[in-house]
Amino acid sequence: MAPAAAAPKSSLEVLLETIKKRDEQPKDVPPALPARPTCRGRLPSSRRPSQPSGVKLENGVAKGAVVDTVIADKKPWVDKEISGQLGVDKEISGQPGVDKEISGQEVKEEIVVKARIFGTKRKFSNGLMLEESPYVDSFQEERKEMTTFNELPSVSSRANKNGNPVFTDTMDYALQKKLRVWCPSPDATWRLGQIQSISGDDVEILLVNGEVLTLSPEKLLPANPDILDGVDNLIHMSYLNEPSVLYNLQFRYSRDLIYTKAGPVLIAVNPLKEVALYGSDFITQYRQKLNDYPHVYAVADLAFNVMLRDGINQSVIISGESGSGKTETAKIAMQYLATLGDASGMESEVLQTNVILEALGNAKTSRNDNSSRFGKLTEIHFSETGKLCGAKIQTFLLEKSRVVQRATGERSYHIFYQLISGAPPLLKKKIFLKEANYYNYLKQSACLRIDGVDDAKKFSMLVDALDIIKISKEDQMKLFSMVAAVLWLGNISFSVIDNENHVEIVSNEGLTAAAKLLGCSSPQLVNALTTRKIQAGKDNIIQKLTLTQAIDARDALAKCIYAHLFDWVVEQINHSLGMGRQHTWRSISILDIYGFESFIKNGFEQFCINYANERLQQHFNRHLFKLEQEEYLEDGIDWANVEFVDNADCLSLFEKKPLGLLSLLDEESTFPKATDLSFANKLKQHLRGNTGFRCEQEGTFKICHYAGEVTYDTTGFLEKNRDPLNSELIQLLSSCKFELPKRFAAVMVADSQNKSTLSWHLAVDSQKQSVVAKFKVPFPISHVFTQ
Ligand SMILES: Nc1ncnc2c1ncn2[C@@H]1O[C@H](COP(=O)(O)OP(=O)(O)OP(=O)(O)O)[C@@H](O)[C@H]1O
Repeated sequence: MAPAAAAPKSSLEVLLETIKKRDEQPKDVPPALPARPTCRGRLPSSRRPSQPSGVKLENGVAKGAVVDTVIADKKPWVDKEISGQLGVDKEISGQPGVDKEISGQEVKEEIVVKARIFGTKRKFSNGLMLEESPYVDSFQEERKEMTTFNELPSVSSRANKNGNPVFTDTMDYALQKKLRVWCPSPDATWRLGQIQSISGDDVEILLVNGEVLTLSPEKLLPANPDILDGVDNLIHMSYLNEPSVLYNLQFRYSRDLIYTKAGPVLIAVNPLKEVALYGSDFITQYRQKLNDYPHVYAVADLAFNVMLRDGINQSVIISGESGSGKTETAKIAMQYLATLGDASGMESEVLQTNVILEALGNAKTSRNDNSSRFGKLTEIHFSETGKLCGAKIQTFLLEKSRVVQRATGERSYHIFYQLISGAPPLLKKKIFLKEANYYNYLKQSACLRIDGVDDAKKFSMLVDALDIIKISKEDQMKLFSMVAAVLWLGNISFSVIDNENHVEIVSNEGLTAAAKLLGCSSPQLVNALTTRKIQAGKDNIIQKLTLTQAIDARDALAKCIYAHLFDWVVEQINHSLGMGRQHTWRSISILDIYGFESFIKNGFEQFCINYANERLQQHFNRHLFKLEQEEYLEDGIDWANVEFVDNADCLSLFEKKPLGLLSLLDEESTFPKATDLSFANKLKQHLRGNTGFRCEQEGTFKICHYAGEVTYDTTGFLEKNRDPLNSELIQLLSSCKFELPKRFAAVMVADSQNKSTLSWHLAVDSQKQSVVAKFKVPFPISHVFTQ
C-alpha cells in the first residue's frame, strides 16, 4: 500500500511547526545561548499547554471532544458543530470573524504541497520511541504497546532492522492507533471521526453523528487528542493542520476566548459582540502579570516593556481581512498603552483621535459597518520613564472615490450623515444643510442609515473629540463647511447645449451653496467646471467641456477637497498631540490598514487595497521567516531552513518594471485614447504567462493573492488612476476667499513640485502622478515585530 500522501500545509502551519520544533529542543542539547541583545520578538519557551478557563476538566481531561452544542445556535456560521463538523473555508474564511492568517490558508494549500519541507513530522527514530510523540503524556500506555507491534496493520510503516515499524508520517501513526481524524466533506468542511478499521486502501471512520465513512488514508488528516482542545497557543498542538487549527480557534471562540497565540503572533477572532475582556481591571491584571491568557493587552504590554528595557522603538502590526477586527484591536492596544503612560489627560486625547478619524475616514461597506478606508500608523510617544508624551498619526491614501460613488448598500464617510443628523439648527442654517436624501452624493447608493447606529449621537461625540483634541470652534466650523461644500457640489447638474455634447451648469441651489461655502463666486465655479484653458502656441483657447468631462471635473473637485480636508484634520490632530514632544524618548507604533477585500465585483479600490495588503504580508513573511532565519544562521544555530509561502511572486506581478500591473496601468493611463478595455487587453498580452494572473471574460482579470483569488473588473481603472484635476480647479481653489480651499491649492502645488518656479500648469503635471504611483510609496515601517 502506498504511503499516505504528504498532507498539504499552510504557511501558518509551517510557521508553527518551525517554532514548535525550535522550542522542543532535545534534552541533551547544550544549554541555550544567552539572550541576544535584540528586541526582535523572541519566541516563547515550550511549556505545558494551559487549559482555557471555559473548559471543564474531568480528572484532568477536557470533557467533550467536539465543540459545545449551545454555541452552534449562537454562531450561525459555524456549521453543524453538534455533529462534529467543522466549517473550514466557506464558513470561516468567508466570515469577517476569523483573522487573515487562518482564513487565507486554503489558498496556499496547493502551493504548499509542493514546497512542503517537513515531510515527516514525527517518526519512530529507533523503532521504540517516538521522537516527538504527540501523546507523550497522555498516551504512555499506548506507547508501551507500540513496542510490540504484533497486530498492527501494514499501512505505510516500514520496519527497521530490528523488525519494528518506522512510521513515515503522522497519518501512519494515527492510522495505526486508530485515532481521531479529520475527514474532508464535499462542501469543503471537515468532519471529525474515529478510525474503526483499515482494509486494503480503505479506512472506515465513524463520525461523531454516527455516520460511517469509507475514505482512502491520503484524504485524512490527524486530529489532536481531546486533551489539547482549546490550547491557548497553537504551537502546543500535536498536529498542525488546517482543521485542527480552525477547530481549536472555534473551540475557544465558542467560550468567548477570542485570543489565541500562534507562536509570536496573536490571533484575534472577531467576537462581533461585547466580550468582558477589557477595561481597567483587565489592564491592571496584565500590567501586574496576574493574567497570562493571550490578549492584545499582553502584546501591548510586551511592546511597552521591551521599549523601556532596550530603549528601542516598537511596532504592533495588525493585519486581517476587512471586518476581521483590526481597527478595534488597534484601539484596544492604544487604550492599554495610553493607560500605562497615564499623563494627565493626554491619554484621552490620544484615544479621541480614533473618533475623529473614524468619522472622516470610515464608512459602511458591504462587509463592515465601520470599515476604515485609509491606512493608519499611530506612533505613541513616551518619555524615558514611560510617560505618554505625545502621538503622531500618519495616514495613507484615503479611498476618495467613495465620496462621489460606491456600491449600492454602502455609505459614504460617516461624517456626512453625522453632520446632517446631529448639527444644531444654527450650524445647519449656516451651511445650508438639508436632509441626507436631498444630496445626490449620498442618496445614489440607497443607504443612508446603519442599523443600531445613532448618527446624531455620533456627531455629538465627534464634536466632543474635536474639543478634547483642542481643535478650535472656528476650525470646526471650517471643517463642517467644507463637508457641506462637498455635498452641495454633488447637486450641481449640467445641461447639454449643443450637438457636440458641450454643457452649461443648471443654475440651482447646489451651485450657489457650494460657491458660498468655498468662498468663490458662482460664475467662477461655473467656469472651472465647464471650461478648460488650452495653450495653442502663444494663445490660450477656452474649450467647453462635454457632459462627461464636466461631471468628471465636478467629482474630481469634490474628491480633492475631501481628501485634503482629511489630511488637514490629521495635521491638526498631530499639531495638538505633538505638544509634549520635547520630552519624547521612544515610541510604539500601531499599524492598521484597510483589510484585504474580495467582493463579487472588485474595482480599482480593491486593486489598491489588496496590493497594500500584499506588501504588508511580505513584511510579515520577512520578519517571521526570512529575518528570523537569517539571525539563526548568523548566530551559528544549526537550523534547517524553513520554506514558506512567499508572496514575492504576487508582489512582483504588481511591481515589476516595465511589465508589472502597476507599470502597465500607469503606461495605459498616459494614452489619451486608451480605454479600460485596452488596458485589460494589454494585461492579457503581457501577463498571460504569469501563474498568478489569469485573463477572465472581457474587461476582467484575476489575481492569485496570498489571501485568495480576486477577479477585478477594469471599468473605471484608467480614470481613477489618472485622478485628474485640471488647472482651472486648482486655480479656483486658490482664488477662494476662505482659508481651507486656498490651503488645499497651495498644498497641491507644493506637493507636486518642490520646484522653485511654480506655475499652474506645472502643478497640473504633478497631478499626473497616478494613484497607484502614490500607493507605491512604502509604509514607513522600520521596526521589530513584537510578540
Ligand atoms: N474585540 C472586539 N469586541 C467586540 N466587537 C468587535 C471586536 N473587534 C471587532 N468587533 C466588531 O467588528 C466590527 C468590525 O471590526 P473592525 O472595524 O475593527 O474591522 P477591520 O478589520 O478594521 O475592518 P476594515 O479593514 O474594513 O477596516 C466592529 O465594528 C465591531 O462591531
